[in-house]
Amino acid sequence: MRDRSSILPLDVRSVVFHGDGRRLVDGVSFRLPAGGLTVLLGPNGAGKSLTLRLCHGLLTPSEGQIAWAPGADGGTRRHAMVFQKPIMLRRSVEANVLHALAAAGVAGPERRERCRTALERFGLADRADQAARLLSGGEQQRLAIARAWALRPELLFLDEPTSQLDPAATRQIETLLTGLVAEGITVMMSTHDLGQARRLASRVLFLHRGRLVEDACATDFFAAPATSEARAFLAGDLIW
Ligand SMILES: Nc1ncnc2c1ncn2[C@@H]1O[C@H](COP(=O)(O)OP(=O)(O)OP(=O)(O)O)[C@@H](O)[C@H]1O
Repeated sequence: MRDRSSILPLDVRSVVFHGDGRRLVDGVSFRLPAGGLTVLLGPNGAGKSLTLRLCHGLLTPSEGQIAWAPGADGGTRRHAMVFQKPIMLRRSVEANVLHALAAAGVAGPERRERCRTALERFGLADRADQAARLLSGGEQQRLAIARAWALRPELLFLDEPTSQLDPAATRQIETLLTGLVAEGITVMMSTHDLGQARRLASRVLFLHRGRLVEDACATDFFAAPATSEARAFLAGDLIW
C-alpha cells in the first residue's frame, strides 16, 4: 500500500508541449512510482529536458496532465531538480545551501543543522566558506545535489548532471546517486550517455522526437530493445 503522505506515483498523461510551432513533447504518458532510478534516454533534442521541466512544474503542458498522488500535496517542496549547469549564487558554499533552505521556509536552527549535515554527506564540509563559483565543475555539481538533498525531496530530477564532467567526477556523482536511491529517494534523470544509463538505470524511458518510444525495465531495454529507434540508438546509428 502506498504511503498516504507520498507525492508518488506521479502520473504523466498524454502530455504535449508546443514550441516553435512544433510538438516538442508529443503525447508522453508514464507513471512514476516510488523507488528506483529512472533514466530518460534519447538523442540530443529528443525532449528529455523539457519532459523533466514539465514534471518539475517549471513548464506547463500545452495539453495533457501531470498529476501527483491523489490527496498528496503536490507542491514543489517534495521534489527538487538539479540542472546540467549548476546555478550557483555568488556566495559561499554554505550560503548557497542556507539560501535554498530559507527559500523553502526551513527555520533558522534547523536550517544550519541541515546545511551542516548536507555538506558533510557530500564531502564539502571543508569548503563551506569558499566561494561556490570557484569550485570545480564536479564540486559545483556535488554542491547542487547537496543543496537539493538538504530540502529532503522524495523525488529528485536531474538533467544531464554529468555531461560537463570528466570521468572521475562523473563516477563520483554516479556513486552519490546510487546512494540516494539506496536511501529511498526516487531519482529521475536524463542522459544521452549509454554507459551511464547502463550503470545506473533501473528503468528506461526512451524518447525520440518528443515521443516516448519505449518504457521498459533497464535489463530488458538493453538486452532486447523493442523498437527500431531504440535498437538504432543502442547501435550508435540514431541521430535526430
Ligand atoms: N522553450 C522552447 N521553445 C522552443 N523550442 C524549445 C524550447 N525548449 C527546447 N526547445 C527545443 O525542443 C527540442 C527538445 O529539447 P530538449 O532540451 O528537451 O532536448 P533534450 O532531449 O534534453 O536534448 P539534449 O540531450 O541535447 O539536452 C529541441 O529541439 C530544442 O531546441
